[in-house]
Amino acid sequence: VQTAESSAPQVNLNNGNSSQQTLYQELGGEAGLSAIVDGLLARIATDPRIVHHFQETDIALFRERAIEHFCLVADGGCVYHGENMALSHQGLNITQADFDALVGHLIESMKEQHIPLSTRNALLNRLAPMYSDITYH
Ligand code: HEM
Repeated sequence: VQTAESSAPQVNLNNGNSSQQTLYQELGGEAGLSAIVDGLLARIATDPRIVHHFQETDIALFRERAIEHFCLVADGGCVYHGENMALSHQGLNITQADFDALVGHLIESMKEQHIPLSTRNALLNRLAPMYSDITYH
């Protein structure tokens, strides 16, 4: 015996905004974050405003720590092996302009990886409260 399909047409409400993805997944997971950090590093390396801050830095190690840190911040569940933001930026005399320059590079790097505006802003919102730990001390 065949039964007629009598219920209302199904509407798929899960059109992106209501997905259960973590921010980490929206950023492309490990591969996506690695590409974002590589793009960030490439931009820092050619920016005379801020590159001097990284003269003494082991860039390979910084790259790993930055990926882990973004992963943690984006609910990716990574273990972060670095120092907290206050300690790791202590004595670097990072100004508001330095901070804005780096964040600008992060935005451009995310754009290059085709990360949508809402996802970019979600990450920036989580980084913004770190401002006072990173600058001027
Ligand atoms: C949202 C902004 C920022 C975030 C999330 C961030 C994150 C990090 C992380 C995770 C580390 C690794 C710490 C460790 O290995 O223990 C680090 C180190 C470092 N950061 Fe930042 N940072 C930010 C802004 C800046 C800015 C604006 C500058 C300078 C222009 C800067 C300069 C440095 C330097 C030079 C190091 C390496 C210090 C060393 O060699 O030990 N950071 N940062």
